[in-house]
Amino acid sequence: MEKKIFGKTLALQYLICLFFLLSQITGTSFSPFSDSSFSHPPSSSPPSNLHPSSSRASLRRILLGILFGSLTGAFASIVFLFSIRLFILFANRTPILKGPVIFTPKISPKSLKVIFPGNDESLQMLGSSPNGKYFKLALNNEVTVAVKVIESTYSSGSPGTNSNSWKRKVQRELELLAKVSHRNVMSLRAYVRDHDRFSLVYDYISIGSLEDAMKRVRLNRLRLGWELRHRIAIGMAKGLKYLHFEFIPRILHYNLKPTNVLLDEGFEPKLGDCGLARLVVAGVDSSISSCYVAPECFQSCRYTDKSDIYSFGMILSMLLTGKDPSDPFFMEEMGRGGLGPWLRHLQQVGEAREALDKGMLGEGEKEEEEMLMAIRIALVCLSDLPADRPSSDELEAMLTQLHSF
Ligand SMILES: Nc1ncnc2c1ncn2[C@@H]1O[C@H](COP(=O)(O)OP(=O)(O)OP(=O)(O)O)[C@@H](O)[C@H]1O
Repeated sequence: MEKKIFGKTLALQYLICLFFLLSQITGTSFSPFSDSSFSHPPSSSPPSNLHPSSSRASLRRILLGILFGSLTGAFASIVFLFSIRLFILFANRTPILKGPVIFTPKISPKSLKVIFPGNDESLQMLGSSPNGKYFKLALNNEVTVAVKVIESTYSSGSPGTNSNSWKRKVQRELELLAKVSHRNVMSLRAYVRDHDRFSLVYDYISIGSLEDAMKRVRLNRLRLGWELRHRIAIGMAKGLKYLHFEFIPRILHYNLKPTNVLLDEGFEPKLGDCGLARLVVAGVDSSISSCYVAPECFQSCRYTDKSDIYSFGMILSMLLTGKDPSDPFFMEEMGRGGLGPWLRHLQQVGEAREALDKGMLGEGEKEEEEMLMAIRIALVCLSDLPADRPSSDELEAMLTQLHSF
């Protein structure tokens, strides 16, 4: 459309020039640039009797006319195009919505009233971080949901442009996230905006997160064998593949860690909080401190799909070893350099078996072989160079094929 407009303006510009030229040749005053001292009265000096100096002067006038005409035309075109672009941008601006936006018939707008600020005390908190809080909430019609509350840091100041552009940005992102539909990704069911606070409604998952499950495993309150851990890893890789390659536009997770992987009754994983860290001003800074963040995010603040793969590698290492990367076992003074370097060292000296979670050992030779292969996959995901890490579709294939070795 802009091309058409540009074409039309160019044509207009040339018409102006042509008109100006003709007016100069015929001696008609057309432009503000042709003042009376420049123009010759047509009757008093016919062109045939022109002195060479006066014909040079008229040639100069014509050239000046062309130059000014072109400049005016070009300037007018730029101003015109710029105003059209501004108008289009303004017309397409996302309106800031009021009231709940619901994407499922299971939830009624009335039942979401309890989410409004001031009621936080009465809600059961599931988790909290600088990026926001998670609450458990039973709605009127007995549907239980998990509500993530995120707030703009602009809220402390007067509600200005920054705050409004943040709200529009969040709204656009949430409309996109509501379209996400995959068994391994949490679906956004509704959201409510109140001033600078967004409450995001998801299904409540009774088992909780992978972090919750692994804590119970470490306390011997839950047994999670290799088959289930393998299934969790495959499900996560499928979720990432969907976000990176199947959903348009691609979504990067930005904050993949065990607290953001929810497990349903069948231990099928669902990636939660997809893309949210990018929306919260504290998001990137607060997740930087996490052991699950790829090194390039500290060094160059560059986040790609391969950064999500690094986080996946950390989670897979955690599943295989049963160890929490923030465990004092990996403190600097212990000289192990973190979960990744420790695992790599054992792999290089041929003692990778030592790293496996003791709770999974003794499941059979075939299973142990698979676990050792999975350690190699985790280590490729933890490569320092993003280019050396597999993509999520390669990762899914590698993990699914483990059974066939
Ligand atoms: N849909 C859900 N159903 C049940 N429990 C949930 C759900 N979503 C989150 N949780 C609980 O909330 C916890 C995570 O809380 P939260 O996201 O605030 O912490 P975090 O992941 O460390 O922070 P952040 O993702 O903001 O960096 C999970 O470990 C889980 O126990």
